[in-house]
Parts: sequence; C-alpha cells; structure tokens
Amino acid sequence: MTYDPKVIVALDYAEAKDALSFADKVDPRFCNLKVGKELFTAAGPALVEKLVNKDFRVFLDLKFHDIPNTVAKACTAAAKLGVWIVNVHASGGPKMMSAAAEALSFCHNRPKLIAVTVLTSMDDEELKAVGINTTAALQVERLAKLAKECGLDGVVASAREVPIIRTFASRPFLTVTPGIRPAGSEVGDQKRIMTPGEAVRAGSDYLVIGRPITKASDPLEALEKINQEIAVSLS
Ligand SMILES: O=c1ccn([C@@H]2O[C@H](COP(=O)(O)O)[C@@H](O)[C@H]2O)c(=O)[nH]1
Repeated sequence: MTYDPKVIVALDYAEAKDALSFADKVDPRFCNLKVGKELFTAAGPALVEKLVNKDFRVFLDLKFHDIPNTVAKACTAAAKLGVWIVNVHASGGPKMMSAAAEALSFCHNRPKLIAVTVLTSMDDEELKAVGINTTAALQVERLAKLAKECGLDGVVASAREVPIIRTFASRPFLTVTPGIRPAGSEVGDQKRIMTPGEAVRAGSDYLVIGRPITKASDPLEALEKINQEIAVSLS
C-alpha cells in the first residue's frame, strides 16, 4: 500500500534536536515534514538529509526570491539533498521561475517545484501597503497562472483560493496550503485561514500545519485529530 499523507508538519523549531525528537515519534505514513527558514538557518543541510534518510517526504520551504541564475543554482543545491518539494516566490517573475524549472529538469530525483503566490499572513490591506492594488484572491490567481505557464508543479496559496486555482489548473498541478487552523485554535499571524476539513473539501492537496501541532500540549494527539478530521471530510 502506498501512503500519501495530506499533512505537512512545519518543523518551525530553533534547534535540530527538537525537530529530530518530533520526527522520531511520528511515522512517515501519517505526515510529511517541512523545513523552513528558522530551522534550516540553525541546522543546515545535514538536518534535512537526516529527515530524508528517515523516509520522510521533506518540503524545503526556503522560498527562493532572487535573480534567475541564483535561484536556479539554489534549486539545484536543494535537489541534491533529496527533498520532495522546493519553492520560489512567484513574484520573482517568469524568467526566474522558468530558470528554476529548467535547472531542476536536469536533476536526478527532481523535486517538485512550487511557487508561493501571496503569503497566507497577508490580506488585501497589507497587499495595498506594498503597492498591490488588487485583492489577495485575484493576485493569487494571476501568480498561479504565471507559475503554471512557467512549467511549475504547483503553488502555495491559502485553501480559500484553491477553488479559483482549480478553474484553470487541474491535478496534478499541486495546491499546498498553509494558514490551516483547527476550529478553536489560535490564529496568530495568519490571515487567510481554513480548518483542515474545509481545506480538503475545497480541494487542497497538502495542508501545511505548524503551531497547531508543534505547540500543542500533545503534538501527536493533535496530528492524529487533524488526520481524523481530514479522513472524515474525504469520506
Ligand atoms: O504563504 C505561506 C507560506 C508559507 N507558510 C509557512 O507555513 C508554516 C505555517 O505555520 P503555522 O504555525 O501553521 O502558521 C510556516 O512555516 C510558514 O513559514 C505560511 O504560513 N504561509
């Protein structure tokens, strides 16, 4: 039997030991793992390789955003770690996204390449503050279309925008959605949120979930509850 867990746990820890301790307690059949900027800056590629060697699918969430040559080379370096997904910011533009896609096409065990559209911590007002005078939903649509045209494998967006993305990008184009908050949990800095059940019903492929799991008094129980909610919503 092949397993395709929908949850990607964001290992936003300050030290490798905390990430490894979490990984030692969970089974790769029931969640994927994400290494982001905090953990990668603290623990580096060695930690990523350790998680890959424990048979987890690892999303290396470094959101590259730079000139095309630099991003292409960074993606190639990420591919060498054996990760499952790498990402770039779609707002880096079509030349940058195409350069990244082309560089990865030459890699052995090519990871999936996805583009961040609009951060789930941003709402329409915050977009306006950075000079983008449209709604988050329209900006996501625009950037997701661009990512698809550039040959990327999918996008990061909030689950709220998945139905819009699905109007022009059917599977296997991936929708990876942070901003997931189980009912009653703290929202924190996220703005465009959905519950796990709502996200899968909206058609999200993978749900990125950090604090509602890692900061729970019993992280394993929190993960199990979320997996149950997803299973019920899919049945
Ligand atoms: O638009 C985005 C892109 C990435 N993230 C990352 O996902 C997790 C979410 O963690 P929570 O604790 O569940 O809020 C975090 O690592 C972010 O860097 C995102 O939230 N939004």
